[in-house]
Amino acid sequence: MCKVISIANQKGGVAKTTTAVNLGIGLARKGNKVLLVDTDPQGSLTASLGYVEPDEIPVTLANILTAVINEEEIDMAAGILHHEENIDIMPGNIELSALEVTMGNVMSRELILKDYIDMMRERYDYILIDCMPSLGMMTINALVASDSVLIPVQAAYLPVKGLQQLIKTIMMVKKRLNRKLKIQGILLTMVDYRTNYAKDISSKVHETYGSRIVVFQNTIPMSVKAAETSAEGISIYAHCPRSKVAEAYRNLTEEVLENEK
Ligand SMILES: Nc1ncnc2c1ncn2[C@@H]1O[C@H](COP(=O)(O)OP(=O)(O)OP(=O)(O)O)[C@@H](O)[C@H]1O
Repeated sequence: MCKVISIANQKGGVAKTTTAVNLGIGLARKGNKVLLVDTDPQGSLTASLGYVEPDEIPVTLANILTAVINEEEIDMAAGILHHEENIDIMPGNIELSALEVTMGNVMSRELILKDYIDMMRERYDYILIDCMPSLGMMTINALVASDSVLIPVQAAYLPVKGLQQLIKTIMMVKKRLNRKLKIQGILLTMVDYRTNYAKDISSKVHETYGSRIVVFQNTIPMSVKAAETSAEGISIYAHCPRSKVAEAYRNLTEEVLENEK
């Protein structure tokens, strides 16, 4: 049975895309069929997998969702790109910005992405949705289309504070639009283990949310190697397999698989 996981946080730059790519490829390396969906108009996921000019890709998620809105028939292979590390990508680009405005005016506007994702479930073991840094209509669509949501949080004070708003939104979606939605867990990213500050943040997250929400045991260390991968269009496993950050994403993949059981 396919599992659909949104990677969401309205705060920008917390490693949503880096986590979507490396968890996605991590799951593929474990023998799963994986689709990564880029719902961010910045197209960072698309670009970080080697499609450096997302705005020049002829068919993207914006075209597919427009077809859903217009009730046109959708070819399941349309727009899908195949990456050398054995994952499929539904690319996103700037056209998603205009689409998000259009979405606001159509009937059942929260269910548009779900229509597409539900159709794709039969082809994949995992579909990961990389969300944009906002709690707008596209992120609501991602939450409605998902079975669970993974929340990357940068180990710093402000992003931790922003979590309350995100959790409120997730609970609202769960109550009104998607009763099955679960929080997969909070993932601490870009952790600088040399500082006490990072340790304080980690205990604060456990203290505030740990009784209600899974906080992943594995955390992702701050490392320039993680940042380099997006320029190369490959995962951390291909770029620097022995690095601490590759090990951290491998362990996270195991933890996600374990939690699914
Ligand atoms: N573990 C890490 N250590 C150091 N830098 C990292 C790490 N993970 C990601 N980065 C870098 O931090 C920046 C933000 O990461 P990323 O794009 O994954 O975040 P995001 O939450 O998807 O951003 P946005 O909200 O803009 O979509 C990127 O330049 C990325 O290469």
